[in-house]
Amino acid sequence: MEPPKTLKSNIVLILDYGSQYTHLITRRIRTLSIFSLCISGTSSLKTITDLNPSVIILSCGPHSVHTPNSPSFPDGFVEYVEKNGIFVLGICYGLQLIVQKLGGAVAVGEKQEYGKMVIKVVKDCGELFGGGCVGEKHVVWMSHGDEAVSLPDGFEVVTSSEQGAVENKCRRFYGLQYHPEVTHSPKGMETLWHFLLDVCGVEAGWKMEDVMEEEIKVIRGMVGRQDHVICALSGGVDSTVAATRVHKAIGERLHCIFVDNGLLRYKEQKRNDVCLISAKVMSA
Ligand SMILES: Nc1ncnc2c1ncn2[C@@H]1O[C@H](COP(=O)(O)OP(=O)(O)OP(=O)(O)O)[C@@H](O)[C@H]1O
Repeated sequence: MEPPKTLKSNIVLILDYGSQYTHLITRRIRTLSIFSLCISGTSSLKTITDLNPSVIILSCGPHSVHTPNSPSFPDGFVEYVEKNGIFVLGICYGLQLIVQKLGGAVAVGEKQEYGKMVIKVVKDCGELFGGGCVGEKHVVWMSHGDEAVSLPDGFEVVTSSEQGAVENKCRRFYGLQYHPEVTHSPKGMETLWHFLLDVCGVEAGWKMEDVMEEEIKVIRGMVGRQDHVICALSGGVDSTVAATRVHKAIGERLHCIFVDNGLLRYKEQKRNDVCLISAKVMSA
């Protein structure tokens, strides 16, 4: 069956199942100049479809697919991705979700794997590692308790160590049991890059600066041409970033107020004086 070719966007959507690495996956993909966005793994189908992603990554997480109410993608997800030709990559727990939901079986592993492992590419036809890679060995970082014991129809194991990587290229479902996003998997970024660009056809070219430009446009639209804005500025990361963005958008029409509430840390106001030159200081 030839998969549909109806990809419309360049968004890589990460569905978060609670791993400490999920935001790292999002960030690493952004460093490849590809826009990625992380939302809850239990988001509704409408939230997902509204974002119109071309690739969806199911993240890792601390759960077992066997635990009652363990998080999963919404009903209708598989039909939606297949109908729209969206590529799906499951990482660790994400792989186990794919296997379980598509008719395979996941069980508690005989031995739980944590740490450095070596996988070997065994399928030349596999897409995840490209052609001509058979025999290549990759050092990877594993962290999992469950493992896939039987794969859904049409899936192939593309690396040895059984738990390394699986794929069903007709249905556009792929899975990595290890963590490609961590530096302990030295070729992990290469694999992600190859997967997103060569397999999924995502175009790189997104820049962080583009987000800033967009934000500035939004802020200018919200404030209008003449209105002024007051910002409560603590000197912490959140309000400082917000103030910097608004200042870039509307300049002197932003008025920052720093409140000396009497409970500040030693010399905190003095320190803030240095960075918050334009803030008015009020004592409370
Ligand atoms: N001393 C202060 N003067 C002015 N505004 C403050 C002050 N303390 C807190 N605020 C405002 O309240 C918001 C929430 O404060 P909170 O202490 O919860 O810090 P936060 O959420 O970590 O934000 P930040 O990183 O900006 O400190 C701040 O972002 C800031 O807008």
